[in-house]
Amino acid sequence: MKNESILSVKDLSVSFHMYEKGLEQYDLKVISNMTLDVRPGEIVVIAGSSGSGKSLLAHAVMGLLPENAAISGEISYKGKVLSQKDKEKLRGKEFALVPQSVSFLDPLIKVEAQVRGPKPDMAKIEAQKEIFKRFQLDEKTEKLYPFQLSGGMARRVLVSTAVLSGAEVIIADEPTPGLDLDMAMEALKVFRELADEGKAVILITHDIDLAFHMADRIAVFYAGTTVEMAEAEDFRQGEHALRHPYSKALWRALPQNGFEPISGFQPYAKYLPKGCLFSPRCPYKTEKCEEKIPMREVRGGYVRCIHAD
Ligand SMILES: Nc1ncnc2c1ncn2[C@@H]1O[C@H](COP(=O)(O)OP(=O)(O)OP(=O)(O)O)[C@@H](O)[C@H]1O
Ligand code: NI
Repeated sequence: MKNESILSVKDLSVSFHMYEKGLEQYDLKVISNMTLDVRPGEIVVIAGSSGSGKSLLAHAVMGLLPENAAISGEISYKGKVLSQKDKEKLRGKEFALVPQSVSFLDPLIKVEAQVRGPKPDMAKIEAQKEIFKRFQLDEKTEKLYPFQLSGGMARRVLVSTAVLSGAEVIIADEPTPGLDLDMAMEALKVFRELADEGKAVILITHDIDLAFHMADRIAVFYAGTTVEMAEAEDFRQGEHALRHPYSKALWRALPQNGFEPISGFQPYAKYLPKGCLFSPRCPYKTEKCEEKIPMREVRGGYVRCIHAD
């Protein structure tokens, strides 16, 4: 059973219908052929630069995309393909999101009511007090409104809310900014414990440095698609164990590996190259890279590159 995914995303594409100057209309495809899966008991870290589609993936799973978004592909939970209605039913119950923006907190509801949810029993209240202690939020915090919280406190309240929800799948979208190192480590420890209890955790973070020690697998996103799914162990092993040129470049950009910046820019969705989205920056580019590049298995991981071996 351990190897079966609880949540899987296949060939997900997301486009926004855009209105420019009120006249020109076009569809902007920001996510294409994205794949991801997570199993009970594991943490999958999503790494990728700003604009690579990490938050949109989280919103697509939660059914939180805006009105002008069109979605194709499949998002399945426990083997069943989810409709928008299904996602709305699961959200806050079996699916929990730690949103990237602290403005997701309801401004009119006191912290204690947000974190505990409606009609909390004694066990829930005790669990809330316990997690607040871990996150160094004192009792007074319970009675505050969101606007009275600092950014770091709001972040810890959001993480606490997801933990207490009892959800089977937790997606944490950048849960650590604004937290000092101790608190960031504590948050990651909490996610590890959730996974060890059998929950499935997707952790979106720029702090791959911190995160890949806690992670089981890592998904690397680039320009709205998945370029690699690897065991976190491969990241710990080093560049040679990774498969995609972009994942290797990410690895080399880590402080302890030389801080080598990646030259060039991630393409904007409106001007994507043909075929491999990384090809304009890739030293291995050949003519074949302009064709459609499928995800394929290489050394036990998955990679979207024809040159990887
Ligand atoms: N409502 C929207 N309308 C049009 N484009 C959008 C919309 N929301 C997001 N995008 C675009 O989709 C792309 C992916 O955005 P997303 O927020 O998922 O990135 P991200 O990987 O989470 O980045 P970050 O690390 O900065 O949080 C970006 O290019 C963004 O500009
Ligand atoms: Ni984001």
